[in-house]
Parts: sequence; C-alpha cells; structure tokens
Amino acid sequence: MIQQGNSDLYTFAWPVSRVGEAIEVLIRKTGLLSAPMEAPTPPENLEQTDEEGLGHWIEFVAGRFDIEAEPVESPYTEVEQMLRHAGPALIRLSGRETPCFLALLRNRWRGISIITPELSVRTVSPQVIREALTAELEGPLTQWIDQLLIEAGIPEPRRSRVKTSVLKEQLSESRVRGCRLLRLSPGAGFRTHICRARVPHHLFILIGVHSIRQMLMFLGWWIIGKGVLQGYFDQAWLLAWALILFTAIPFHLLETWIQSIISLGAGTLFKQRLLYGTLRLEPEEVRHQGAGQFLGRVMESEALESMALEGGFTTVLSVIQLFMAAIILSMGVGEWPHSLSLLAWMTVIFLICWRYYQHNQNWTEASREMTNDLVEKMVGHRTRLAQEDDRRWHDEEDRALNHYLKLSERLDRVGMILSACASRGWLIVGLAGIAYSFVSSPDSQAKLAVTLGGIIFASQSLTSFVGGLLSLVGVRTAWDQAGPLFRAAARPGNSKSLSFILPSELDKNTDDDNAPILLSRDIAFRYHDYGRPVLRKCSLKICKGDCLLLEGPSGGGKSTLAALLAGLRVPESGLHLLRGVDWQTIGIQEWRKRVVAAPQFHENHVLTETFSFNLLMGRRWPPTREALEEAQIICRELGLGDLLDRMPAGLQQTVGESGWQLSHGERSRLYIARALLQKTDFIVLDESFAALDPENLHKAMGCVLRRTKTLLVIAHP
Ligand SMILES: Nc1ncnc2c1ncn2[C@@H]1O[C@H](COP(=O)(O)OP(=O)(O)OP(=O)(O)O)[C@@H](O)[C@H]1O
Repeated sequence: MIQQGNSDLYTFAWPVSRVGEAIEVLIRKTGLLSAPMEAPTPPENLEQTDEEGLGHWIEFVAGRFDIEAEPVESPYTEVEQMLRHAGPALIRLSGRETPCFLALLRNRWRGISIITPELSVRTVSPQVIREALTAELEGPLTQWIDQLLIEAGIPEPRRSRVKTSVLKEQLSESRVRGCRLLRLSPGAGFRTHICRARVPHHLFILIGVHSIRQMLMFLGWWIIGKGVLQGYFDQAWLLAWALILFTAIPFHLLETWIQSIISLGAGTLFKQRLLYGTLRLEPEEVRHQGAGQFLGRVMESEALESMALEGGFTTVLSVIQLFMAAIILSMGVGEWPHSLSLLAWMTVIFLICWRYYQHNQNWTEASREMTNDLVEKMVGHRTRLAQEDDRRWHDEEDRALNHYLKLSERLDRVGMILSACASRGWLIVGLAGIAYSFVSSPDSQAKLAVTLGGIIFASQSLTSFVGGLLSLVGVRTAWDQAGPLFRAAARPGNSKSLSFILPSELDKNTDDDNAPILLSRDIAFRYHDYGRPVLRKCSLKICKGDCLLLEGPSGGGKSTLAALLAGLRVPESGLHLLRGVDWQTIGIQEWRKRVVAAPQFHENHVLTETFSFNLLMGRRWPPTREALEEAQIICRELGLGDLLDRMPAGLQQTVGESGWQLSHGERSRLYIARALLQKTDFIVLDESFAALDPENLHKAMGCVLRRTKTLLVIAHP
C-alpha cells in the first residue's frame, strides 16, 4: 500500500543508533553484500553528534562492507527524479528532535520501496519523500507564500498548484542535500561489477538471439534450396520464405541493441576502473612519466575498450557461426569427417594467430624502445653532435631500424597469411573433402548443395573469426599500458580507518592546551624497501599554538618529514599520533583533513581551471558565496589583490597551463591560500615563502600567522 502522509514516513525511519544496521539490511537485500557480515557497534554518543560526525560514521560502516556511501545533492526541481534513481540509498530526515534515516530500496512502478526498522518493505510515493526532504528549505517561505496567495485573491482549489510553482521559482537555485547513495566500491572485484551490471546475462541473451537469427537464415536457405532442387515454387513456400526473412529483422535489431547495452555497461565500468586505478597510483609511479606517456596510456586504454568489445563480439558470434557450419557440414555428403576437417582448420588458424600474437609482442616492444630512444636522442641531440664522431652518428639508429624492419616484415608476413589464407584455404580444404563424393555419387544433389552452403558459410565465418582474433591480439598489446592502472584499482589502500572515533571525541582530546596536537616518537621512514632510511629515531611534539621553523641541510629529510606530518606518507615504524590517536585508527583520509600541507613548489600544482577552483579545491564544490568571499579576502591579505584586479575575470579567471600564467611568487601564495582555506588547525608550509620579495613575504607571513593556530614552516637558513 502506498503511504501518503508525511508523518507516516517518520514511523518507517531508522534512528541514528541503527543507521549501520540499515546499511547492512539495504546492501544485503540489493545483493551488494555477498558474505555474511554484521554492522559494527555504534559509538555511545552517536546520537549527540553533528552532521559531520554522522557522515563519518556512515562512511566508516560502508567502508567495512566494501561499499561507498556517496553523498549527493540535487537541484530543488529535480529531487523527485533523483529519488527514483537513488536506491539503494539512505535519506536523512530532519524536522524532528533527532535526525533519522529512510532506507530506500528501489523504485517500483507503484512508488519507492523502503525497508522499515521492523524489516518489512513498504511502498511510499516519491512526492512524500520529496516533501520530507525539502521541508527545511520550504519552511521559511511557506507562510509568506500562503499570505501572498490570499492577498492576491487566488481561489482556494488553485492555491496548492500556484504555491508549488512559486516554490519552484523561488528555490530553483537551491540544492537539496541529505541523500547518500550506496554503491559498490570501484575497487571491488571487476567480476562483481560486471555481474551487477548484468553483462553475462545480456551476453547470454545475445548468444541466444544470434543463434535464433542464424537458424532463421538456414530455414530460409532450406526453403529456397528445396524449391530449386525439387523444381517447384508454390506461393505458400514463397510466403513462408518472406515471413522468415521478415521475422529475422526484429532479431537482428534486438541483437544490435543488446550489443550496445553490453558495450555501454562494460565500457563504463572499464573506464571507471581505469580512472579509479589512476587515482590510486602511488606518487612514485607517476612522478617520472611525462605528458606524452600519459597521453599514450589514455589512447591505448580507449583503443583497448573498443577493440576488446568489438573483437570479443566478433569472435564469440563467429564461433557460434562456425559451430553451426560444422553441423550443416555433418548433414552434407562429407558427414562428420567433413565437420572435423573444419575444426582442424580452425585449430590451424588459431595457431597462426598465436604466432602473429608473438610477433606482434616483439614488434610492439621494438617500436616502443625506438620511440623512447628517439625522444632521448632528441633531448641530447646537441651533446651528441659535439661529442660523437660524425661517421658514427647514425650507427645505432641504423641497427635499431634494421631490427625493427625485420620484425615488421615477419609480422606482416604472418598477418598476410592469416587474412589471405584463412577463408580461401578453407574453401580448398572444404572442397577437396567433397571432391570424391562429387565424382562418385553425383545423384545426391541435395546433400551436395547443403555441403556447398556449409563450406561457403564456414568461409565467411572464418573471415570474421580471424578479424575478431586480430582485434584481441591488439587488446593484449594495449593491455600492457592500461593493465597497471586496472590492477592499481584493486590494491588494498591504507585510507580506511581500523576503528571508529567521532571527530568531536578527537577534538576533546586536545581541549587541554598542553595536550599535543601531533606527537611522533622514534618514527622511521625509507622510500624503498632496501634503501637507506631518510628519517630514523625522529621524535617531535607539536602543541596548539606552536609556530615552528624547521631548518636543515638540503637532502636532510625536511620535506619527507612534512609529508609524514600531513599524512601524505606513513611511517615505517614508531609512534605517530594525531590528537592522541594513531594513524591506523584515525584513518589516513581523516588525518589529511586535519593536517594540511603546502608541499614544495615542484610537488604542488596549478590545475587548468578557474583561480577560485584552485583556491577552494580542498573545500566543498560548488563553493558557497561565503567561501568565495573568504578566498578573495585571504588572497588580498597575501598580496594577491593586484593580480585579482588585473585578471579580467577575477576569481573566475582560468589559470594553469593554457590559462592565465602565474609567476613563481603568485603560485606560491596561491598554494598558501589553498592550505589556509582548508581551515584546519595545523598547517605545514614547505618552502612556501622562498620566492617572495621582502614586502610580499611580510604580508604573507602576517596573514598566515593571523589565520593559523598551529604552524610548521620549513625554510633554508
Ligand atoms: N620520492 C623519493 N624517492 C626516493 N628518494 C627520495 C624521494 N624524495 C626524496 N628522496 C630522498 O630523501 C632524502 C631527503 O629528501 P627531502 O626532500 O626530504 O630533503 P629536504 O631536506 O627537504 O631537501 P631540500 O631542502 O633540498 O628540499 C634525499 O636524500 C632524497 O634524495
């Protein structure tokens, strides 16, 4: 039954203390949870916590189940639409003393199904949920609109419609929050993602539809063949033939449609995973790569997706066709031995493809090496001209080119054999198989016709089979580039916290001014497993209000220490506490929210985006008006007022590589402003003042000291 009342909704909502349980039930019911697992026990004072604390708890519980609880916002006018696509999701209902949550299962044609705390499933109209979600926003306007409608003399029956329109008009710019989508984490197994996207299911249907279409085609052949061989064509047979041809059309359309569904589903998952994998790469893995290599990876990944899907479809469908061709051949004059000869030919083709694959690997490797060498030689071109004997300038290139040409020749030769011989060779083999029967028993014309049909059909299918296999060879080569990104997505990260602690509890830990914000004892760190430790037996204590200057020789480990303090790296051993809690418990993500670093110039970046985005990228996006104003004020305090006035679009000016060019000093102040705007109580500035003239240094230093409670500045003496 559809519940219409807004007040009923609260009786179906889960209290804060049971929100973890609601997540568990939701993901179990929707198949996101495969192994039996229970939600962690909520902390004692969860009910008293604020929205941020609750969000942390929900994310912690979701993380335990290897899923994501992604907060989403929706424009006021699109809330209902968002709700229809949200499930499984948690909807936060406010308006009562304590907030509570609706566990939204899925959209049904009668309404939205939700799970109640009694574990029963109810259907609720989306309008009712929308009203509850938007009540807080609409509240301040309702009385005023009601009054306005009375004064304007709008008749009673029309008031509700007019009121809805006025609300839409007034709140069109507002965004509604309070919904969290529960989704499989992008790092979960790719097979799980593929199964949830129902790709195998669609593939199964595709195979079925294709087989039916092929059978219809054979039936058409059979009717025509029978008519020709038996010498009659009455109207009924012709009609049957026409009907079969027409019936094949919707099957063909269905096949194309299913192929596009699979391509879209698998392609999206693939891209999502690559992107997630890219974000999970360690800084060391990307540090030494240039833009060209990244572009190469993107292009290869793009090719990989299209080739894998196209090659996969072609190979699967051509194998089905070859299987059918083998059945047809078994019904012809050559019977089963003839079908076996087709299978033997397929094996030969497969082996040649394998050879092609090996040559392709060698050729790709040689081509990559040549490209890398070429780039290096272009860079060191002048040195070579000056240092090397001019008679030997091109010896190495000639050798590499010869090697490359030899490999290309081999690859082309095998490729040519494949494309020229796969179907033509089969025609010779297939026809040779029936030559004897053709001469010895010319009476069995029908069987001969079937055999000839089978041979031609197999020949066509072999052409597609080879095309599909060649695409798959290309996939294997492209995989070398995309594979590391794909695998990085499945790496276990250290961003999840082991146990939960409310942010308010963390803050309490340092209410006492003498309690350290950060305490490290005997920490050690090395970049490589067997390398020399960069930090050894390093201890420090930073209390609220401390403003510290860290000086030391170049290469002494200052930036490494800054990275450890900011949670950008984790220590190998030793005690490392933030507000009395170690990094494993607090979780590296939470740590990074609480300690902000402006890394050294070469480790920090200006993105090709607006100046405001570069300033506020550590805050909620899109920014509020207050955030933009604050950014503007901090920039002016840091001495960037002149720059803001000069840029035609001010804060909205695009900066970065293809935008407005910033000077060294402007960039370093942008990085300082970015750190200050994250509003944490401990900031680490790594050589941020090095590029500033005395006047700007004075301004910037003053601004930082005014706006930060606790500060560590790294500088050279
Ligand atoms: N990503 C890295 N991989 C391997 N070794 C590194 C890496 N970054 C720094 N190192 C090494 O760690 C040591 C400390 O480097 P770090 O950058 O922390 O020194 P620093 O005191 O900040 O130097 P500077 O004042 O010159 O910036 C150096 O010997 C450096 O070679």
